[in-house]
Amino acid sequence: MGNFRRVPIGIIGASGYGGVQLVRLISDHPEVELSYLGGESSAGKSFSDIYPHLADVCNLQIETLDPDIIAQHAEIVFLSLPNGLACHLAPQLLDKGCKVIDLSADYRFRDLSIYSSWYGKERQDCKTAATAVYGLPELYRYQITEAQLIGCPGCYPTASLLALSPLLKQGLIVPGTAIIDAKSGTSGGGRQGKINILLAEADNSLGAYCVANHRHTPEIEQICSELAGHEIMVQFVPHLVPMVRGILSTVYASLRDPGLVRDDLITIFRAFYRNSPWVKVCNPGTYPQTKWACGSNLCYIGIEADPRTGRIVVMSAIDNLIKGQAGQALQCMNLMMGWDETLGLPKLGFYP
Ligand SMILES: NC(=O)C1=CN([C@@H]2O[C@H](COP(=O)(O)OP(=O)(O)OC[C@H]3O[C@@H](n4cnc5c(N)ncnc54)[C@H](OP(=O)(O)O)[C@@H]3O)[C@@H](O)[C@H]2O)C=CC1
Ligand SMILES: CC(=O)N[C@@H](CCC(=O)OP(=O)(O)O)C(=O)O
Repeated sequence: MGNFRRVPIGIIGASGYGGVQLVRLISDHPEVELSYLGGESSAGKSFSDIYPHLADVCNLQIETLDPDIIAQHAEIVFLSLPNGLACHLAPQLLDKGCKVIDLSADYRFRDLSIYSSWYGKERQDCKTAATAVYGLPELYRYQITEAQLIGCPGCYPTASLLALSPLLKQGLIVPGTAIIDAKSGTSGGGRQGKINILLAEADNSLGAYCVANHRHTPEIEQICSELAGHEIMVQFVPHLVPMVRGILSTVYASLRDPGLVRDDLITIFRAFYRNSPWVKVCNPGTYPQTKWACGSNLCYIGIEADPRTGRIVVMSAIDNLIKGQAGQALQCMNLMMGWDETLGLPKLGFYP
């Protein structure tokens, strides 16, 4: 036998939905092992006290946060915390030699003044933030392989950007015409409950929220502008749907060339994602459902062109907790470590 050693992993925010998904995915990954769990109100409890069904998978105790102790135990640290906490922890962990993968919004923005105005928090860690790479591998694969710090995208931006990127990169749509109509399951709101995600509020109901002012708007616009090479604005409208997991993002935009037909557009999308194993572009006339992606790290994209209006409609379906969060974070880890980006990640949805 050789001296095979699994890379030790820390998860901060282990008791939350992102944390529990990370525990599940890491326990199935052949190159890593869980070595440290951190939290606040859950500190002092065993992970299996919070999630008894995972008692055979993880019995680590959740610890209060001490960067020295975290760095002694873990080489890669996932921060799965509410916004505004990672920016205090990541600089210290990076100084101690850890690779850091942040699931919150703290390291998603190139321009921290945009973060501060949308998230209401001032930032002192500009130098650290300047080293962060936006963790969407389908767009920034090479930069992720070189990075020590990843700012993983939000769940809505993941679905929406995968639908929009080929159009913007190839200049196929009229600037300013993109409308994103997105629907999310309630787990997108996290485990630390809010009133709108209570069963009694969300069940048997469907509604929009944060219309024209959701904080994922500037995140989507930042990446769209980078792809297009000029400033892009989008109309983003999120909705809460009575389901637990999944996001369907439907993007409408006017084609520069209204003569482009669906099959040409499908060919363009397939070429754009030819090296992206987690993106599946559907056959003509097939439109994705969130259920297909549920439990997997896949993003399914369906495309239609309407010759009457000259618009393209792109539908993008993901599992918000996997490709929209924990799975994408592991995909980034694989790239940072020089591993195959599909390693240890779920390839098949639960279906039905
Ligand atoms: N849910 C989703 O679909 C997605 C979420 N995200 C982002 O991922 C991050 C985590 O989200 P999610 O898992 O849903 O959130 P949850 O509300 O489910 O979990 C939050 C976690 O943060 C911990 N925590 C809260 N405050 C502190 C603190 N002061 N110190 C240490 N730990 C603390 C909690 O630990 P404890 O119980 O010990 O207090 C808990 O483990 C968020 O930034 C979210 O925006 C990104 C993409 C998708
Ligand atoms: C259904 C639901 O409530 N979804 C969340 C999205 C969570 C997320 O990914 O947001 P950040 O990581 O940017 O905080 C919301 O709309 O706030």
